[in-house]
Amino acid sequence: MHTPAITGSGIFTPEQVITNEELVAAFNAYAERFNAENAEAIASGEIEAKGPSSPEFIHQASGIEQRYVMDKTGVLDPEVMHPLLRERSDEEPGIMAEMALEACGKALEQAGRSADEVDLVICAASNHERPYPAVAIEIQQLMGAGGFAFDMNVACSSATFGIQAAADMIRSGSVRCAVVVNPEICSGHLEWRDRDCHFIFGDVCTAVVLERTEDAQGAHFIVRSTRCATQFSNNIRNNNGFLRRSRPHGMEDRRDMQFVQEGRKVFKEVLPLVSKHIATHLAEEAVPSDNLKRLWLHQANKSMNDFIGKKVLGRMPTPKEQPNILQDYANTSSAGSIVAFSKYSSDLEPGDQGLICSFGAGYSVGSVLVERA
Ligand SMILES: CC(C)(COP(=O)(O)OP(=O)(O)OC[C@H]1O[C@@H](n2cnc3c(N)ncnc32)[C@H](O)[C@@H]1OP(=O)(O)O)[C@@H](O)C(=O)NCCC(=O)NCCSC(=O)CC(=O)O
Repeated sequence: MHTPAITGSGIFTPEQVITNEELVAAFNAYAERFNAENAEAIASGEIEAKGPSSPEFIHQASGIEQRYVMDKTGVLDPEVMHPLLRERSDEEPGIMAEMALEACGKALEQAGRSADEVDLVICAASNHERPYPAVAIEIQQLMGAGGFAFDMNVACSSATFGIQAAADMIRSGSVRCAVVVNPEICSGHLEWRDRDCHFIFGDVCTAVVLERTEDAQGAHFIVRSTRCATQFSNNIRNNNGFLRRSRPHGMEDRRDMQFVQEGRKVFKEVLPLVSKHIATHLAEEAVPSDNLKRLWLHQANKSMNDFIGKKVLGRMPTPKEQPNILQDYANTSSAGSIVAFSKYSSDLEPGDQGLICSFGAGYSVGSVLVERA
């Protein structure tokens, strides 16, 4: 048995930013237009008028100030309201693979490894741009990695579940150097025409390198243990899928073919699930919560993170103990906790312990207990 370690991490951040103010201006223009076009049906009570959004609501409800996206022109055009991405030929690298290459390159550089030393690539994300061939295999080929590669989807918990899968393969000896990469184009599955959620998501790609501890070239984090849990819920759902055209109304512009959530229910049900999951994980590892120097939590909502941090530590965590990146990136699904880890982990001292924890659709919860070597 080998002990796995995270030896490198990297982030690809898209160049384009949408501030709350820009987002709200576009949404409100869209809503006004919608209300004018449907004035009669609204007056007769057939359909509901669309209310305006506001930057103040967004910041107060979520803590989000801006988000990075792969394309802002379509999102901010009241006549489009979704990203506009260039169609690529089958011979060109896909957009997810392209984002992944930059994040993987940075992670491998930090680990002091070259791509040909990698023998496992897991592309773990909430959405993949096609069912097959696997995006992970495309990344493997473009990187020049060996071994094997596969795609995984556990929504917001894809990264932590991917880390558990890679760590287990390193423990057993079947893999020596793994990359878990999380290209999240959340702008593609967000319904930008719905004010209840139009502010929630952003795009990013993260990657981590996992190796045997004894192979680590420099500063690294020993993976002490991982825990994954799931519990079925319809409260975060997306009905888009390959059977869409086979269904009578499948091809219509339907709200349920994008991200849909019962935000308040998610808030109420996921908080106890996550708090208990972390408490159990720590108890089973005999790690008192006081020993945790850092919590890198899923980045969906600031008050949710404040609540979990308080529950885990028994007091309000300081911003240093529980760094948030959601004000800049918004919710980037599975990549959020890894962005926080990648940006805010290098200052930890040898022996310091911390916990990466993701949670979201499924429901799914994944935690990774790490220790600075
Ligand atoms: C979505 C929320 C930010 C919403 O905040 P609240 O619950 O405070 O707000 P709410 O939706 O009840 O709305 C309160 C009132 O404000 C109105 N309202 C809604 N949106 C508005 C907007 N943009 N501007 C102004 N007003 C708005 C509503 O109509 C309502 O009015 P009235 O009071 O008149 O009715 C929150 O519930 C939340 O974060 N929940 C958890 C979300 C989460 O973590 N989801 C996981 C995402 S999935 C994920 O992370 C990825 C994955 O798994 O892949």
